[in-house]
Parts: sequence; structure tokens; C-alpha cells
Amino acid sequence: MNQTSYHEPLSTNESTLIIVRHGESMWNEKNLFTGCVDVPLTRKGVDEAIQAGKILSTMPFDIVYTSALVRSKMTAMLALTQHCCQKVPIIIHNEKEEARFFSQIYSEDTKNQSLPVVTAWQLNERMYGDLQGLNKQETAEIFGKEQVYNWRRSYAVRPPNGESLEMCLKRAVTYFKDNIEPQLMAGKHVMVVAHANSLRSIIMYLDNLTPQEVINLELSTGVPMLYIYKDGKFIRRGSPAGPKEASVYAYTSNLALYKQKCDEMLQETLKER
Ligand SMILES: O=C(O)[C@H](O)COP(=O)(O)O
Repeated sequence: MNQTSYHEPLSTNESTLIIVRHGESMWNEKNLFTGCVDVPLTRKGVDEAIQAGKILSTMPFDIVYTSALVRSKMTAMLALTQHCCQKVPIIIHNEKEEARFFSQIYSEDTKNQSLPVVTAWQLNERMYGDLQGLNKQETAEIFGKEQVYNWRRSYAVRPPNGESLEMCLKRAVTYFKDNIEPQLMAGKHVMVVAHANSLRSIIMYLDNLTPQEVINLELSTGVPMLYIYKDGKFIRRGSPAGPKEASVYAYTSNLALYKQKCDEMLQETLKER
């Protein structure tokens, strides 16, 4: 089987951006403010990640970005186990010269069969300050529903000693513009796996939302969203509105072609067995 043909590039003036919030974490399950505390997925979160991977199994990917937190790394890796290209996702260690050197790959062939996964702290969840580890329901009972809603959803209000969405946007969107957008401009297909608020801020940028509009933007765990990047513009194709709409992607003809090729190759592989 010629695996490289799974990855024939789509037309270079159109690239795809997939955005996914990590699957349910062990603190999501307990309804605790999590922020930058590094908590893993629950069993349900693992299933959500695999399900997201199934939805994305015939989407082209050249590079994947995750936050530095384990819940988004787990989600990305589990999702990629489902991909038709059978490339091996490999976390790139660029944090130090030594780390870069120690993780070298010495075969071009093996490199071609791998998918780089870049982790960045700038994509981490907003830092929830003094709320980290507190129960959301109990916090609303103590401080009032409105106050807690403002901490959680407003653009400019900071949770006590934490980051406002505006502060989170500054680091996440700067990272996106400096590192991810150039990949898309170069015709690369990208997946970003991160968090409710780092992704709300990125979506605010992609969709040109106002601080008032972003208040109502809620992201479900493990639901992929698709954007097409074309002629310097982001066009949203999958809705972030809710799980029901998530699988209803309006494929572009290029994506439909890629999917068709993947399906044909899978059929061939099955016949060969
Ligand atoms: O950090 C958290 O607690 C969640 O990932 C996001 O929480 P939120 O819905 O309260 O912003």
C-alpha cells in the first residue's frame, strides 16, 4: 500500500483548520474549576476523543497543536489513533537544545510516516486563579450566580487572581497568529486541541466576535469544528453551537475528494487482507 498517497496535498490555496476542545476531564466530571491544573481525561473523555478521531479520520492533517496540558495531549493522541493515514503522531520536543537533539529521528522514511504534534503552554486553559479546585455549583451559591457567570463567560472580568478571557486571548491568539496561521498560509492542514476558554478566544478572533457575542459561546468537550482557510480568510464550516451540528460538515470539494481517496485506499487494504 502506498501510504504517502493518503496525504496528497489539497489545492494549496485552501487549507483546513480543525479545532477540538479536549474530552471530559476528571475535574469536569466533578464540576471543579480546573484552569491550568493538569488533570487527565475520564473514561468518557477517552471515548469522546476516540469518537472525535472517527469523525476526523478522513480529514487531512500536516501538523497538530495541543496545549501543554495532559487532557488536550491525550485527546489529540487518542483521536489520531483513528486516522486513515496511519501516520504516527510524535510530540516535538523543542524546549531545549538537548531535548531537540535527544529526540532526533534518523530515517527520512520514518519521518515521512510521522505527524508532528507541537505542544504550547500559550494554548493552555485560562488560569482560573483562586477558583481552581473549587466546585462550580458551591462557588455560585457562595458568590452568587451572576458573579460566577461573569467570571466564567465575560470578556474582561477576571476571576480572583486569575486570567480574564481577554488576558487568555492575548497569549492564545498571539501564539495562533505567530505559529499556526503561517502553517495555514503555507497550505498546511492543521488540528488544534485545546480548552474551553483558550479556544473561545481563538474562535473570537476567527469569527470576529465582539466581547458581547463571545459571552454566549459555549464549547462542548470532544466536538471537532472545521474552518477552511482561503485567500487569507477563515470560513467556518462546522458549527461550534452544539454536538448535534458537529458532524454536519459542509465538505468542500477538495475535502470530499480526499475523503473519497481515503475510503478507496481503505477498501483496497481490506481486500488485500
Ligand atoms: O477550567 C475549567 O474549569 C473548564 O475547563 C472550563 O470551565 P468554564 O466552563 O467554567 O470556563
